[in-house]
Amino acid sequence: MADVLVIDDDPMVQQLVAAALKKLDLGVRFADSAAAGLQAIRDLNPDTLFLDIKLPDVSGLDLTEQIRLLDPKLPVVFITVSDDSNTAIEAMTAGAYEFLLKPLDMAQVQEVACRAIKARRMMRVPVRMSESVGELEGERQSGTEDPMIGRSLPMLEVYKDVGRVANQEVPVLICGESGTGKELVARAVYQHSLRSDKPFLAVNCAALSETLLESELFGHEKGAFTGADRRRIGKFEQCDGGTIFLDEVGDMAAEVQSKVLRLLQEQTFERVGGSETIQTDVRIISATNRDLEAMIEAGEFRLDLYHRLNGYLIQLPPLRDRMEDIVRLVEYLLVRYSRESGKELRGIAPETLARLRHYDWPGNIREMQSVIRKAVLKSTGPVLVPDTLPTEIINAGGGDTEFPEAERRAKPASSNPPVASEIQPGRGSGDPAGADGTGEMCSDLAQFLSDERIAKSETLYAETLEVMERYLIARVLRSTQGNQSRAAATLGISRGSLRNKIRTLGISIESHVTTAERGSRSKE
Ligand SMILES: Nc1ncnc2c1ncn2[C@@H]1O[C@H](COP(=O)(O)OP(=O)(O)OP(=O)(O)O)[C@@H](O)[C@H]1O
Repeated sequence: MADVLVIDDDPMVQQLVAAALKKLDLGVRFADSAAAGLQAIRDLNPDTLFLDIKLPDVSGLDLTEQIRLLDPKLPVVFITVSDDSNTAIEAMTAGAYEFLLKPLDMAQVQEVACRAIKARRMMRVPVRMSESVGELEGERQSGTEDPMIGRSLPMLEVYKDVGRVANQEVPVLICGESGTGKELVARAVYQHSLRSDKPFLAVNCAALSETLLESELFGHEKGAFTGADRRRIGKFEQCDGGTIFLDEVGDMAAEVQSKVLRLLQEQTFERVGGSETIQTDVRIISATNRDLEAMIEAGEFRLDLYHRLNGYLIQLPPLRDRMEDIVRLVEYLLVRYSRESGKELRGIAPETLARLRHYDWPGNIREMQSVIRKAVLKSTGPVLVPDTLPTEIINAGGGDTEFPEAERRAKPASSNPPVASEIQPGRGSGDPAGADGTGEMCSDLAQFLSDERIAKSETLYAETLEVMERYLIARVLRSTQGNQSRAAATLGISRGSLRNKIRTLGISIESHVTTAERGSRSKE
C-alpha cells in the first residue's frame, strides 16, 4: 500500500484528506509541524507528501529545500489558500509536483494523489531486465521491482541498448508497437542514467489537446487563453535537472513540435502567453508506436525534430518476433494472476500453450496480460485449459501438436516425458558414454537439427541453445543423482537459478534417478 504523508496543522484538511485517501486504499499519516514532518519523512519514506504552505514553525516553501535534500524525488503537493497562489507558483518552480487550493475538493485530492503516486512509482520501482521468471517472483510479490521478461535475441539487444545509452546525455527515442514495453524501457534508461537521483516526469502527448499539452509542457501566463486564470509552471520548468518522458510523441501537434525542437536545440523556452525566456536542463526520452518516418514523408512530423529526439534509437520488437519469450511471459503472468486471484493454478495445458504461441498478439504484452488474467479468473481446475482463452486465440489455430517443444515444457513436471529420453545426456548415473559426453550430444543435436526444422524454424538459435541448456542441466543432475545443491555448485549458479531452469526447461528430476538410486537421493 502506498503511503501519503500530510504536513498540515489544520484539522479540516486532515479530515478531508484522510477521507479522500481512505477511499483509494492509501495509507495516510499526519504531522502538524515542519519538525515532525521532516522526522516522518525520514521514518516513513512516504510515496507522496501533501504540504501546507503556511506551517506554524516554518514556511512550507523553506521546508521544501530540506525535503529536497532528504528525498529529491518525493512528489510534493502544496496546499495553499487562493490569495497565496504566487507562493505556490514559486514552489512549483522549485520543483513541487502540484498545488491545491483551499477549500480542498475531495475528487481533486484523489486525482492528484493518484497521479503523484504513479509518478513516484515510475521513479522508484526499479525495472529489472531479466530472462528468468522464478528469480523475480519474490521481488514481484513484494512489489519492489517491475520485471522485464525475455531472453530472446531481440530482447537481449534491447537490454544492451539500455546499457549503452543510459548514462550518455543524449535524447533517446523508443519505437515499437503498442504494449511492447516502451514505458518500461524508458524507466530503465532513466534509472540507469546519471540523472537517476533527479525527477522523472511522464507526459502522454496523445491524451491532451494541443493547447493543454503546450501548457502542460511549457506552462502558461495568466490570461494566455480562456480558462488560464493564473500562471502555471510546466513540466520542463518543474523538471529542471531531471528527465521527461514524452510518450506517444508522434501525436504531438505541429506548434508543440516546434517548441520542443527549440528546447532541444537551445534548452530554452517561453511559457504560453509569456515573453520571459526560461532556461532548463532536461533530458528527453520519447516513445511512439507510430511510423515517424512515414509521418515525416506525409509532412506530419518534423524531420529536424525527429533527428533531435533520435539521439539513440531503441526499437522494441513486437511479441510475434520473439516467440521464444512467450512461454516465460505466460508462466510469469500465470503465477502473478493466480496469486492475485487466490487461485492455485499450477500449469498450462500443452494445447493452451500451443494456441498462445500460434496467435500473433497484435496488442503485445498488454494484450497477453489481459488474456491470462481473464483465463485465470475463468479457470476452475489447477491447469489452464484452452476453453478459458478468447475465441480469436482459439480460432487462430495451434490446437494440433505443432509445437512439440512448447508442449513438452508446458506439461506439469509429473507428466513430462523423461528428459533422458529427449536428449540422452548419459547412461546410468555415472559418466556419459563418451569421455566427455560430447559425442552423444553431437548426435542428439544432429537429430534435433533436422533439415525440416532448419527449413521451418524462425527461432532456431534460441531453440538450439535451449536444447543444449537442457542437456547440460539434465546431465549434471544425473551425475549428482538429483541433488540440486551439488548440481548448482558444479554449474556455478545459484540454487534459485537452477530451480528456475529446471522448471522453465521442463526437466523432471524423477527421470534422472533410477529406482535404485532414489532411496539414496538426498532430500532437498
Ligand atoms: N518484457 C516484459 N515483461 C513483463 N512485462 C512487460 C514486458 N513488456 C511490457 N510489459 C508490461 O506490459 C504492459 C505494457 O507495457 P508498456 O506500457 O511499457 O508498453 P508501451 O509499449 O509503452 O505501450 P503503449 O504504446 O500502449 O503506451 C505493462 O504493464 C508492462 O509492465
